[in-house]
Amino acid sequence: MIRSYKDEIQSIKDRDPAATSTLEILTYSGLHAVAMYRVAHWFYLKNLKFVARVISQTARFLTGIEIHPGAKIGKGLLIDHGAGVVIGETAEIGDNCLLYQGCTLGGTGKDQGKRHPTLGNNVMVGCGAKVLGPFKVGDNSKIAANAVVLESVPPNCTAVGVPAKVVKQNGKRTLDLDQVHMPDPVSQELCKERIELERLKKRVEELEKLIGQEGR
Ligand SMILES: CC(=O)SCCNC(=O)CCNC(=O)[C@H](O)C(C)(C)COP(=O)(O)OP(=O)(O)OC[C@H]1O[C@@H](n2cnc3c(N)ncnc32)[C@H](O)[C@@H]1OP(=O)(O)O
Ligand SMILES: N[C@@H](CO)C(=O)O
Repeated sequence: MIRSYKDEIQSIKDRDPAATSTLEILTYSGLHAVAMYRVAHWFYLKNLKFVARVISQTARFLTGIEIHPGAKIGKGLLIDHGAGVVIGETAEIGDNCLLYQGCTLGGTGKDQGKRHPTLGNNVMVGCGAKVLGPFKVGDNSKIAANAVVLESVPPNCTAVGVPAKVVKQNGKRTLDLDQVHMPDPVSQELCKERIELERLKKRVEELEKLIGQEGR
């Protein structure tokens, strides 16, 4: 546990330009949340799930970061700023990952068992991003701020938008992003509903005609 703590401090030194000293890093809420998670996870593995939950909820109260004690987290995790980060029970995080404030490693509500994502090593999840479902985000990939990722992301990629698309792989662009004419999922859904309504209206008219003819 002390080894992990040292790895996390080193990881912050390596990756956060705002960190100026170890003393300053010791104030980071992300560091406290991960340290408390490691204790909670130990109790979880001993099947002391209630104790584990009390620790994780205390960590949430103190840091604003909620990590389920059942999640599996590798070494060197940096949760920068932290507020609003939520990590679900069956989430797995590889080594040296970086999560920013407000991101969620969650489920869609449609899966049973493994419900949350698996991040490879050295993955970055930007602020406000939601990664939802039991799929994998490959090593060294980046999830853009505010993206909503609903399917697996290969290694060395950048995924952007809602729903997220891979726009870069191995440093090369894979998709031209039209930031102005991004598809609007709400209006697409409304459009589908309108087409369905038209179809049903026509069908009702046909049936009314048929009933009228039979009545005569
Ligand atoms: C206080 C604080 O600072 S807290 C820290 C907050 N910071 C974060 O959360 C970091 C999140 N980082 C990002 O979102 C970055 O933009 C990254 C990681 C996606 C950049 O990754 P890169 O691989 O370097 O991608 P790159 O910058 O080349 O962008 C690729 C395309 O995605 C677009 N893009 C980048 N970020 C976003 C985003 N969040 N949402 C929508 N589009 C985006 C770019 O405009 C670019 O589009 P274009 O090709 O049409 O020009
Ligand atoms: N801590 C990071 C993001 O806020 C930086 O200072 O760039």
